[in-house]
Amino acid sequence: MSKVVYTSNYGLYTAPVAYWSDVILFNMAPEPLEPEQIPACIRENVQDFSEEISKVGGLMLELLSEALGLAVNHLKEEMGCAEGMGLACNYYPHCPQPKLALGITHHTDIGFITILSQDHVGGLQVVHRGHWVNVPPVLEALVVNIGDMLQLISNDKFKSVEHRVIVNNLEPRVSTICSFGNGFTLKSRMYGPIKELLSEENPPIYREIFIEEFFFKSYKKGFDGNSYLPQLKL
Ligand SMILES: O=C(O)CCC(=O)C(=O)O
Ligand SMILES: [Fe+2]
Repeated sequence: MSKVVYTSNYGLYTAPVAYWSDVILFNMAPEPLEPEQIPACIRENVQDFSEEISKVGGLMLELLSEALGLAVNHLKEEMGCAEGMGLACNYYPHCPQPKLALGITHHTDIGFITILSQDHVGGLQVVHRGHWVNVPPVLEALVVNIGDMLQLISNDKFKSVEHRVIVNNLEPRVSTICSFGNGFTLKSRMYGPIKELLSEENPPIYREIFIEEFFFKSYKKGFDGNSYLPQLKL
């Protein structure tokens, strides 16, 4: 996979509604990105931001390990959840017909966790009790989403969050997402429910799968609001 990806109106001819966004994505890890591959005007910001947000991601994974009753470094070190990191900068232009487009359609993130920062405009929504609910921007706050891979290895202790972005006809919106765990850039490895979490009362819900296969099948299926996880149910 290319280390720097530009996309615009992703899925224009295949998605049920137009994607109203321009995206630049940097695959920062596990292979380092040569600085020349980052546009000069944002190079320093991308490097600094990704360094700092990686620390936040590592800390989140430590807290999540503890929340699962595992050793503090289990998710980060044993499971390699912080090894692959992608940084996407999303720009959602103002849209003349916001009812006919979405910034990004109903989906769950595929990796382990995503850390998201958004500007003041708003537009991010999550499914809560069967309804779309706004996630209003809070100054200097980060949003942390659980992804499908974490749902898989935690054996449903953590659930990936269904979300989407709506657009508006007043002003453009900017967000940055930092996703940990990318099956296209990580080296091949099998993932399934963490053995330490399983018992007679808590049998595995899912079968194991290679991370690259999980990513490939999740992308191939498209962002239709359903994760690939049900296909792995035992
Ligand atoms: O822009 C946002 O707030 C979310 C973007 C998103 O969900 C994604 O890129 O996966
Ligand atoms: Fe997302």
